[in-house]
Amino acid sequence: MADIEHLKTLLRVHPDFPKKGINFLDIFPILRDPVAFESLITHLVYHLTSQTIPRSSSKKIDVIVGLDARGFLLGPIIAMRLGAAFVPVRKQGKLPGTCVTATYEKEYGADSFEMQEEGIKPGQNVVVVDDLIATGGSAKAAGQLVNKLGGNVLEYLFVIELPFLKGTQQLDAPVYSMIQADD
Ligand SMILES: O=P(O)(O)OC[C@H]1O[C@H](OP(=O)(O)OP(=O)(O)O)[C@H](O)[C@@H]1O
Ligand SMILES: Nc1ncnc2[nH]cnc12
Repeated sequence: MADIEHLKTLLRVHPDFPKKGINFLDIFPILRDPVAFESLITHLVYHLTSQTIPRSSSKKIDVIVGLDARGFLLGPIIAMRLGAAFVPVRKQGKLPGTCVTATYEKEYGADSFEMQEEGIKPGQNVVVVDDLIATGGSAKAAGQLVNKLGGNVLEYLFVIELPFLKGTQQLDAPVYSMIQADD
């Protein structure tokens, strides 16, 4: 099981990136450390499969949705370990075929997300995965795309939460974040 305090020590803060006034929290040092990365993934998978979570024990997770781009580093591994599908949410203009679109604001700008219409079937149970929640704008938009396709968001799952930005208040399903970063 992950030593959360140890993982926290690996995170790096980059002041004024990508804009002045933003303290950018970098998860890549965790991915550079194979033992730390393995324990991170094991912790997240255990969280999703543990019988101590009534929601997880009663409803099968059909789809892991990962957010462009850092959610792609976690989502497919988690999906494979669960035996679930992986579906990407991408920045606009990157996905072929018919897509649904949602525009949103995040901590350092505005953007649009897309998901392929065939990615989720009505009634499927979905967990939305990303590295970090700041204002919650990105995750909220991803949830809207899932809902547009008739999917059911069981949970939003993050490695890092910035609690002072209150992003979790934007979301309409339970939220789990491993690490709460100070402001
Ligand atoms: O809670 P919010 O304020 O919406 O911010 C969180 C989002 O911002 C970052 O992604 P970014 O758009 O920078 O994309 P990247 O992963 O491609 O760097 C991060 O990975 C989240 O997806
Ligand atoms: N402060 C931050 N650090 C890393 N990624 C982010 N995405 C939005 N805000 C961020």
